[in-house]
Amino acid sequence: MMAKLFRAVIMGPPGSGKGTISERIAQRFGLKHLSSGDFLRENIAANTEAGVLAKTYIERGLMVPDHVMTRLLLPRLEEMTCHSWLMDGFPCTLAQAKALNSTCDLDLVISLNIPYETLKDRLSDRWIHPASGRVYNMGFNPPRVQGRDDLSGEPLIQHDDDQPEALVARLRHYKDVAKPVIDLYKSKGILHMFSGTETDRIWPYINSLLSTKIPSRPETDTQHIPLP
Ligand SMILES: Nc1ncnc2c1ncn2[C@@H]1O[C@H](COP(=O)(O)OP(=O)(O)OP(=O)(O)O)[C@@H](O)[C@H]1O
Ligand SMILES: Nc1nc2c(ncn2[C@H]2C[C@H](O)[C@@H](COP(=O)(O)OP(=O)(O)O)O2)c(=O)[nH]1
Repeated sequence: MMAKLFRAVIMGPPGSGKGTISERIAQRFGLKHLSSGDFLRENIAANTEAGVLAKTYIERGLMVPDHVMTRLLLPRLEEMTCHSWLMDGFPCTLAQAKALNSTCDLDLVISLNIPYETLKDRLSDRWIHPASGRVYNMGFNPPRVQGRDDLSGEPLIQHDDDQPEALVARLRHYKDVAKPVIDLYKSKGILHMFSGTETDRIWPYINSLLSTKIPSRPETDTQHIPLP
């Protein structure tokens, strides 16, 4: 177990590589990768009250209201008193950030700044295994068998809102809601912004930054994403 607990958040527009980079961080530094999307999918699958409510928003391509998100996530974070973690997908509004603030002190926030054209290309090529949330990209990290999830063999799908027509609106919405959150973390002195078009080029900078803050753990056979 690490001497000091470490709590971090990763932010960025849809397709910026939050999930991909979170997995790398989790593998290298042994942080628990928490994902708001995964929490929501678990709750939907388990038919919890919050899950049933959240589903009505997600199905319409809408963000889940802040009070539902905080009711769902904060108790889970409070339970994790002896874990270091990295949260992906939460907070994404100022209200969520303030609620998180009242629960724990963050050590670091990573914000990914990726050009629109890059996001558009990546997302139009993004394939998802709906049950697990596993993400593939036909060029960058293709599944072993085309159209099939590596672990379950089940079919992969594409989200309509990953297509260019819907993406412009999603990105505009992200910019509007994320700006005050980014400003908040900047004012606290914990924001680190990374810009670029390729995850493999951004990753060494994130790796270096985190290496100054937490010890990396030995690489294991279980990792499935190559770490450059
Ligand atoms: N912090 C949040 N606040 C509100 N709604 C959220 C939040 N996180 C996730 N959601 C809802 O859950 C859905 C699935 O989230 P998830 O992060 O898996 O995928 P996503 O929409 O493809 O996002 P991204 O493209 O950034 O990975 C979102 O589209 C949104 O409706
Ligand atoms: N071509 C290319 N694709 C990339 C790169 N980094 C991540 N991807 C892919 C993986 C996914 O299919 C898609 C979006 O990545 P993601 O990790 O799901 O992003 P996010 O929505 O969690 O922020 O882009 C990258 O550097 N190049």
